[in-house]
Amino acid sequence: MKSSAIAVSGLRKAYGDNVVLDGIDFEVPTGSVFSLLGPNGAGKTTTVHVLTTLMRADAGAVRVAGHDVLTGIKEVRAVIGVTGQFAAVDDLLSGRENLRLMADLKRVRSGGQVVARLLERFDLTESADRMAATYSGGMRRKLDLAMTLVGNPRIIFLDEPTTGLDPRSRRAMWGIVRELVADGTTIFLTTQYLDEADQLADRIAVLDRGRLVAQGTPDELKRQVPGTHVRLRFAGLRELDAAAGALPGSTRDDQELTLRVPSNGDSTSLRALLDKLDQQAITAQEFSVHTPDLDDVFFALTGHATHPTQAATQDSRAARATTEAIAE
Ligand SMILES: Nc1ncnc2c1ncn2[C@@H]1O[C@H](COP(=O)(O)OP(=O)(O)OP(=O)(O)O)[C@@H](O)[C@H]1O
Repeated sequence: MKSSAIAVSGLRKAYGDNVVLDGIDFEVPTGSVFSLLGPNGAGKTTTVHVLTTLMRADAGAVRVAGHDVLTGIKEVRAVIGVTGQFAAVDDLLSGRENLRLMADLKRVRSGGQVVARLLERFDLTESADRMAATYSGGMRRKLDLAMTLVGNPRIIFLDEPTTGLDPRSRRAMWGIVRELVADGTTIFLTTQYLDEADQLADRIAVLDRGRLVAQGTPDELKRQVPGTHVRLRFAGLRELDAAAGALPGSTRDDQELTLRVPSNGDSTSLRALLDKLDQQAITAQEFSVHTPDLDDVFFALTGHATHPTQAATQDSRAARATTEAIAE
């Protein structure tokens, strides 16, 4: 069995009356990616701060690389790298200077070569001598992560590394995380994005109101959540009956006059579905594609929304999906 890079038990942290972590337990095997998934304000950053010795917990035991975070602060700091939501990048220095400063702070040998290799790996060589203030959001995140990698930390904490990034930069960041894992690095990743945790994590823990409400592999978690489906609403029971007959495997709701049809949501399967309705001359009053996201995971696992505006968000998402489907 692999050893634990991180072991947490009974972790508790409150800010005054606000209990942010109410006794959480988890272990992260060495060389794996563990994702802490939760909405805004769930306590993800607080967890990272405790695990990285930046903050003391009120109770509980935390070991990182076998060292207690209270008594082994120096040892823990020597083996970890932390990339935060608020980049440690100094705007007034160039990318190269930022990296060089980090290499000097960590007393890395052959700092110049290490910096040059990191610039190349992160595709930052061309902009290396420009002030970081001129970098785009994606470039800053890359530089931030490159700075974290100076000194080859074996355990890396990535706190919402892709929040605010465009899809291309997100994918580039995912690629880098995968490379790190292939090298045997342990990654602790916090995210608000279900797809990110799904793409990267060996195990996911879902944080809700101070507790971990679920832990498992992405597949185990997704099995608890309704998959991608098409939702159809009909004018009356007659149409609903006919559609349910024409679309085996669907689930009906007689009160709402809706039918939920499992579908991967791509244009071919949507066209096939509409063709089947057409062949029987059945008209749906409403048609929307629903892809599971963090809200769905939360709803399925906790029975409540991530935030009060969930209903509105889902409506707008459904409307967007409908528009996209129609545009196909
Ligand atoms: N220093 C602090 N003093 C008081 N309350 C705090 C402090 N830091 C965080 N909080 C509160 O603790 C809760 C959890 O915050 P935290 O930043 O850990 O959440 P998060 O899951 O990382 O959220 P986000 O996704 O928005 O970054 C929030 O309600 C926040 O307002």
